Amino acid sequence: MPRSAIRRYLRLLAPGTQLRGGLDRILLGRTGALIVLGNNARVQQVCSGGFQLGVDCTEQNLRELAKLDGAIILSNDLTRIVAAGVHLVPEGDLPTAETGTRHRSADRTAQSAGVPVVTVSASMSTVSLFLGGRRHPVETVPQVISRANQTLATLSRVVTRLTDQLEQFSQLEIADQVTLRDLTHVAHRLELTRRLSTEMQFHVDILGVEGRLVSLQHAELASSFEGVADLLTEDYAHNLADPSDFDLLALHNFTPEELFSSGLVAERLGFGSTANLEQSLGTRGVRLLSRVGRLPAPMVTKLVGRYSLQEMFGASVSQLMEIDGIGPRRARLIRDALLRVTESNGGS
Ligand SMILES: Nc1ncnc2c1ncn2[C@@H]1O[C@H](COP(=O)(O)OP(=O)(O)OP(=O)(O)O)[C@@H](O)[C@H]1O
Repeated sequence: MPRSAIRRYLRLLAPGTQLRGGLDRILLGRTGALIVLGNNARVQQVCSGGFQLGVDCTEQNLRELAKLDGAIILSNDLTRIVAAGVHLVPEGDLPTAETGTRHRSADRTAQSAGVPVVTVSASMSTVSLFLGGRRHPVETVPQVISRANQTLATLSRVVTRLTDQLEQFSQLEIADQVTLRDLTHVAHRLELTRRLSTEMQFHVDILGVEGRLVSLQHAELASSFEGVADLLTEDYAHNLADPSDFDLLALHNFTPEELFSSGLVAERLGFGSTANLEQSLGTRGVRLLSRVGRLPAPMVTKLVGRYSLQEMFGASVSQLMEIDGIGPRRARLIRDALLRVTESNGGS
């Protein structure tokens, strides 16, 4: 069962949804529940008895119907309660490690009908999601918040290291000393940061309405590296014979071990398996000008279209004014931006 499917269902169980509200009420009432999240011909095959309903799936209805002995069946969009008090009779030879009858039935129903099944354990006060032959705990809000805070703290450290690394990289760019190895190091760190940020976003999603605060903190951290991948592509793709081969997204499915290999990262970025990691790379300077120099994108496009980064550093105001659409005021703005770039990186 793909991780994305499990995550999708955990999001549907996020605080703020009627379903989660109902599960919380059932937990408080200590009655327990067995809820099938979807209805199809295979679900019907394992259903026996019960009451056909067709009422809205509200917190209150779920709580009341969970008092009946048996399972609750929801519609596929989870907005309606199709039936309650249903006895589930899945095939008895499907493998399950569960011992209690509620949890065994949930596991086997999920396997045989191909839909997720949620249980609330009356004896253990836990909520579980069964899907694809596995049980996934549905954590409480304090548990997820604690995990989210740990992830935020790690992400904050990782973002600081990425920022430091990008600053060093900027210095190399200004001095025209970037090698392929340097680029792979930045790509590696950026990918690690992106992965942690995705993990953090998952915590935010499953926290639903309870995740507002951590969501704000996450957004602030993420804004510091958002767009960097695109800027690196703009700056370095031209080093390849075919710039469209430059692909930072290709690192998404690398294992952590593969990410640590500069050679493999260089190959995935499009430089080939025999690339010399010490080869020099040229930057177009888009990241430096827009991020560090804070120049608007259209001006950056004009500049990099006309001059190399090194030429820009040496250009006078009148030379900058030779570019179409750049008058004396803009030319001075650009000079100031170029000064900011060199000063912020301790360059000359
Ligand atoms: N096949 C089934 N179909 C519908 N409901 C079931 C089924 N099996 C168990 N249940 C429901 O689960 C309730 C609890 O059963 P049991 O205590 O054996 O399960 P359990 O897995 O130990 O759950 P808990 O942790 O809540 O005690 C039953 O009273 C019944 O309402």
